[in-house]
Parts: sequence; C-alpha cells; structure tokens
Amino acid sequence: MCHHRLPTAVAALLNQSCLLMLLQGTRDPLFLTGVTFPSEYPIYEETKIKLTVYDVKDKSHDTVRTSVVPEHKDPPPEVGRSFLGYASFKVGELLKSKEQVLALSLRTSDGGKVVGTIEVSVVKMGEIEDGEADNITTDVQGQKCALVCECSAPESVSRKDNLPFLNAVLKNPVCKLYRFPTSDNKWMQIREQMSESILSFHIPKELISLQIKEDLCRNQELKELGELSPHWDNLRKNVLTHCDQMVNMYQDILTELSKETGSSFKSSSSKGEKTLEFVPINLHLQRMHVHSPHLKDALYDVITVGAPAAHFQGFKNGGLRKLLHRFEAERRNTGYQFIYYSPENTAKAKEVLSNINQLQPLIAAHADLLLNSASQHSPDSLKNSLKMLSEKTELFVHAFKDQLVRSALLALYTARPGGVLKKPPSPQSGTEESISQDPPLLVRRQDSIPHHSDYDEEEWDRVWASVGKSLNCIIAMVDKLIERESGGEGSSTSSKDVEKDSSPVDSIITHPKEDWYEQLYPLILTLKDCMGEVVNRAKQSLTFVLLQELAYSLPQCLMLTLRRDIVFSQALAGLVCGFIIKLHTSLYDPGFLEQLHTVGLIVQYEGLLSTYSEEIGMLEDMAVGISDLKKVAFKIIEATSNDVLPVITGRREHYVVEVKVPARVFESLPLQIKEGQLLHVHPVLFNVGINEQQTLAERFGDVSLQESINQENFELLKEYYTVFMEKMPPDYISHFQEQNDLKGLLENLHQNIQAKKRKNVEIMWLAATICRKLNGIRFTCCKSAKDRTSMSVTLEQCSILRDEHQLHKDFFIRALDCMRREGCRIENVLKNIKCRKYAFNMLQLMAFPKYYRPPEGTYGKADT
Ligand SMILES: O=P(O)(O)O[C@H]1[C@H](O)[C@@H](O)[C@H](O)[C@H](O)[C@@H]1OP(=O)(O)O
Repeated sequence: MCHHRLPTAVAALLNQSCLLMLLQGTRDPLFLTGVTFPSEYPIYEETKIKLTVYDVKDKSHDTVRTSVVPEHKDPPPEVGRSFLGYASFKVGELLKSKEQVLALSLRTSDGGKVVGTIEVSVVKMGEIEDGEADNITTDVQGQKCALVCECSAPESVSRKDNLPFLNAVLKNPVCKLYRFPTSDNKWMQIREQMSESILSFHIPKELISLQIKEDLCRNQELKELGELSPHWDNLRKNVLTHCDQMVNMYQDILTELSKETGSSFKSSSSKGEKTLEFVPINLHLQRMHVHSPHLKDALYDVITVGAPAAHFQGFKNGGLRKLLHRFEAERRNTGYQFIYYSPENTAKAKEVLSNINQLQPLIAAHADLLLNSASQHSPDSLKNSLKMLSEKTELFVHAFKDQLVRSALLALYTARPGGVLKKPPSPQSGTEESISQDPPLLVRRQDSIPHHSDYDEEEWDRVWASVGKSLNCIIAMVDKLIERESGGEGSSTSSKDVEKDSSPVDSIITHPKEDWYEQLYPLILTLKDCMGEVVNRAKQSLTFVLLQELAYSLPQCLMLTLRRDIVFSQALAGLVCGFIIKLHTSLYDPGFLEQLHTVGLIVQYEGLLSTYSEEIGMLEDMAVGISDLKKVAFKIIEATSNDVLPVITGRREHYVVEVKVPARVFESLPLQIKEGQLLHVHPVLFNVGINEQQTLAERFGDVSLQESINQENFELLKEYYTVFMEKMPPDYISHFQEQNDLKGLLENLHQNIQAKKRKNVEIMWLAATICRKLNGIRFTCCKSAKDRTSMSVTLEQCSILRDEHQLHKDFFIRALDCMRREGCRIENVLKNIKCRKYAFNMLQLMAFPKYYRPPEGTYGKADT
C-alpha cells in the first residue's frame, strides 16, 4: 500500500472527517479530489482534519467520491470498499508548512502501522495566481492532469444586483474545480457548475393555467354560437363534450403540478409520468468558467435538457411532425361534414378573436374616459381621450378587414336553421381552401330551399362601417365643441384626416345647452351599440371556423393539441431558463442589448437523437416543439416586488414572457427595451444521432428526417445571420467581422450538411460555434440529457479549452476523461438514476464517435 500516493491537495471541514476513496486496483491514481470549506463552517488554524482512505472494489457504489461527513454521523457503509488507512492534521500545520504542502503517513485504524503516504496541499478557490499555481503542480511528467475539487458554493456569476434574480431561478448547484496545463505549461483554472431551475415547474404551471383560460373562453364562445341547424348543433354538442373533458384533464394536471411546490428537477426516470408530462426532463444550466493566465476570464453556458417530447403518449405512431402533417392531409381530403379551413386561416380566426376580446373592453373604457373628460369640461383632456379612443377604434375596425370574417359569416349563415345556400359558401379570395371534395350530403339534400341571393353580403359591410361612422360623429362633435369653446378658432387636429359624417352632429349642436357630456353621451352609446353588433357577428362567425377545426376526428384532434402543448411546455421552460440566464450574464454588454432588440436572439439546439425506432418520434416532437418557440416573445420589465419569477401572457399562437430585472438594472437598459418592445427568439435545431441506433438507421433505416431538419434549420440560421449583418450598427459589424469568420463557418456547416456523411458530428461543433459567436443561447439534448448529452457537453467544454484557451494538447483527452469521471455530469447521472454510471455498454460505445466515449469504469449497466 505504500505506493498509493495522492499527489495533491485535500481540504476538509471543521472537525469533520473527510472520506477519500481510491479507484480499485489503481496504484497511482489518475485524479485528485478535494473539498472546500462552505461559508457556514468557519475554519480556524486549530481545525482538525481527518482523512480516511479506502480501496474501492465495487465501483457501482461509488467510484471516487469526496464527501464531508460530520463527526457525529456514521461513516458510509463499507460496501464494495475496504479501509486502507487514515491521517490527520491541523489546518494551522498545513498553512505554516513549507510551500503549504504536508506529507502525512497513512496509518491503520489502531493508529499503529504506517501503510502509505498522502500529500495534502492548499488550493485557494477563486483566484490562483500564476506563481501560486506552479506550487501546486500535479505530476505533469507522470501524466497526472487535473485537480478536482467539489465546491459547495458556486461562484457568483453576475453582479450583486442580479443575484436574487438568478438565485430565484437556479437551484441546487453542483460545482467542480479543475486545473489543466496550458500549452506554455502554465495552469488554467476551470470552474464547472451545474444547476437545476425552478422554471422547470414554474413555466409549465403558468402555461397550463393560460391554456385552461383560453379553452374555457373558446368553449363559452361555442356555447354562444346561437341557433344552428341540427347537423351543426349535434357536431357542436359533441365538440363541447370533448372540449370540457379536455379542460378537466388540464385542470387535474395543474392541480397535481401545484402540489410540487418548490420542485426544480424532473428526473429522467420520471419522463413517462402523466402528471409531469408538461415538465422538461433533467433541465440544467451547465456552465464553464475559465480563468487562464493570459486571457480574459470567460463563461460558457449550455442548457442541457431532455428532448421535448410526449413520453406518456408514446411514439408508436410517430411524433408531432408526422402526426400533424398526416392529420392535416386527412382533414383536407375527407371533410364531408365540415368546412375545411387551412391551419393559417384557423390561426387567423383565433388571432382576430383574441384582438376583439382585447379591444372591445379597451374601447369601452376609452369611451367612458371621454365622457368623463366631457363632464369635466376640459378641452385638453377631451382631446387626449379622443385621440386614444380613435386609435383603438381604428385598430378594431382594421381587425375585421380580413376576407376570412366575410367568408366565415357566409358559412355560418348556411349553418343556421334554414340558412342553406344553393352552392356551398366558396371563398372568393381563397381564404377557405375547400368545403369538401364531395358536396356535403346535407347540402345536396336541401339544395333547393334558400337561394344564394337570400344572403345579404352587404349587410356586414353596413354593420362594420357603422363603427367607423359613429367614431367620425364623435370626432366631429368634439371638434365643434372645442371650436365653440375657443370662440371658433379652427378645429381640433384630431379630425383633420378623418372623413366626417356631419349630419347628426349638425342637428345636435343646435342644442342651446352647452353640456358636453349630454352632447357626447348619445354618440358614445351609438358607438358602443355598433361595436357590440360587430363583435357579436364576428365572434360567432370566427368561432364557427374554430368549430370546423375541432369537428374533424374527435378526440384525436384534441389529443394532438395536448401533445403539442406538452412538448411546447417542455421547450418553453428550457427557453425561458436559457433566456433569463443569458440576459443576466449579458446585461452590461451594450452590443448584446442592441442585438436583443434589433435582431433578437438565436437559440441553437443540438440534438443527439437517433433516427431509429422510438427516437424518430421524439425527434419529430422535438422539431415541432422547437419551431413553435417562434411564437414566443420576451419583454423585460422592472421588478416591483419580491416575486421575481417570469410571467406569461397570451394564447397558443402568441405568448409573451415578461422577465423581471432589478430597478437599477432596468434603468440602464436601452430605451426600446424599457418601452416594452417585444424581444424575439430564433430557434434552430441541428441533430446528429451518435449511438448504435443511428448506426442501424444509417445501414438499414432512413436518415431523411435528420437531413431535412438540418437543411431547413440551416436556412433559418442563414436568414438570422443575414438580418444580423444588416441590422447591427456598421461599427459593431466591422469589429465583429474582424474577430469572427462567420461566413466561412456557415459555408462549412452547409457543406457538412450536404455531405451526408455518417454521424457527422462536425455539424454539431460548427452549429454550436456559430451560435456562440452570434451571442446565442446554446442547448444540448438527447432523450434524457443524461448520458449522450454529458458526453457532448464535456467534449464541447474541452474543445473550447483547447481552441480558445490553449489547453495543452497532450492533456485534451485527460481533461475530457477527468470531467466525465469527476465532473458535474457524473453527478447529473447520479441525481437521475441514483447510480454513478453512464448508461452505456461496450457494444454501444463501439458505435459512438471516438470522442463521445467515456473513460473506463464510468459506464455500465445501470437501471435507468
Ligand atoms: O441520456 P440518454 O443518452 O438519453 O440516455 C440513454 C442512453 O444513451 C442509452 O445508452 C441507454 O440505453 C438509455 O436508453 C438511456 O436513456 P434513459 O432515458 O433510459 O436514461
């Protein structure tokens, strides 16, 4: 045993025992381990540290672990390991020793026999000066490489102002510290941090509440659709039954999720749990902080998360990309009981409905404010109120300009009792793609009853125009009143470009009493009545469009919506987490802020799923989930209370996430952001399957899904780059171009995508590099974000160290192995499956690209 030698430092807790376990059969351990002193355990010179060394036989219980066990607690059970010896020392002895290194004898438990030596030295976490680092050299000649310490308190990642905001979002950090040699034989220090996020649960809860509200409102509108002919009425009843059931299901899921107060992590083993379906799998921030001798400190973040997918629903029939496509094609071709509206038109109907619901109460409120100003007889306030009222009413009128409303009104007319057209209501402008391939039986049977001419198309125009007209009357009246008040000195500017309908006004202003309120009140009433009529008709007709969407293939159609909501919720939780972290770490970078409000942010997803078996379905879900993130915009607001968590508003087609920042930070933001400009994200996904399943796909299956995803997303990335180059200020761009050859990288990525090479992991490296250079948000995903993801993020970290921070080339593999063996990611595996082993076997690994294979002893059979 005398040859067991730990070449470097261990620090431990005040009056605590520190357990060290060495690798089985290793005479000269490759790595080192250590413990920091958390702030809650002050350390003094008298503090006594005891080190206990074990020979580890069964690695499934622990490979190498450094843990801190308070004296009063029992040491861990002696499973799979045997006691070798212990040593103890006082902190003061270590600090006063020459070069702060102590060589201690390991003794047997009775304190008698010396069985080996152990070397202990001090490492100051945080700043290691060049000279200092040299004192703690590991055995470079002997190919020892890294020092790994576990840090209990992660370094503060941003200025103090932001800390409560990040702490509210990031939970349970795990932190590791490494030192690797640089090519000029100095040391770089790497702090690796992995944190969960409370947003894993917070975002799904917010989203489900919104979706319940949206669906309840739609169900209510369906109920208020008015009298329908028996065919449509039965259809509606059926739809409502299913929709109500669906809302109940969402409510149950929300109730279950609400019980998970304070949770911030869903493990890979829970991925199939129904009540947790909306929650992303194994979501973490994976951060690398590099402190190297000659370069500026740098931070590299990747969000790691399981591919957003509906595991509970399963993948027997594929995932969303295929299911939605198939559903749409079938709906288009088999609609004999309903009218076919394209997904775009259905989305438009939802948008107009939502605009109406927002604008009507707003206009009513502005109209009341106008009356209020009138009763106060205040010309300025009257003008202001009129301005607001006019703006909102114009928006309202504009909302109905769409041909869709017109054709939907006609369609609804035919669905009323007795209201059947000779010809089906075919859209003049192509808003409705088809009624059906075969003429509906219903229509054929009643063919002769009413005639097309029974429907008065112009009636809608009259109703719709009446809103504009009544607004004009109000404007004219306000003008007259103000003019008379100021003794006829010209009219108010508000009416200048509005066509006036003067007749009713002229009749009113002859009224002798100059009571503004009385003059305006009847006009406001007329406006509200006209608006009510328009809203009523438009709402009913557009709800009728929604009925068509729901009517086909119940309940599959609702299950598809549920699947999409689930996948979207997982994707959104990750995105919001990534956005908040990116924002808080870049708040003081003016270039970033400018980019944020002028171009928006690129969000790049690296997928490691295979295009074989079930993972095809996962990838199909993921592709839609990520693409759906385009519907999300962010808004930065000033935090006014202790509740700093983000708030979501909107509906399925368009969500806004409000992110809070501290008042002082908010003040320093660019005006556009402070004024509430919506900030957009541009999600892109590149997938390269790497495991044995992908080998099967390449040999016997089909890789076209991966190829088309990569090709489509390359186009999106290129578009983003073009807009970035156009919109960012010239000074910024010229500096940017000097630093980065983005054009070359994009070209290279394009060639690699076209090359159709097997397991071409170069695609992932290039896409990630482009994203980093474009200041984007990086994601890495596989099924569980546990095994393949861990291989990929550690490879990315070490490649960055090699390419950007001069990691000594001889130490690349050793650094990689060290991170995989000792770093945050093995902790990730542990927290997911309670076992410190990547779930790979030898055969699987043979199929992996070389640098994606973990070191011996870290993988094997694990119950996942
Ligand atoms: O984190 P993953 O890479 O999705 O984990 C996979 C692993 O790659 C594979 O080798 C193993 O057989 C399991 O299927 C893992 O998935 P789990 O979801 O079961 O952890």
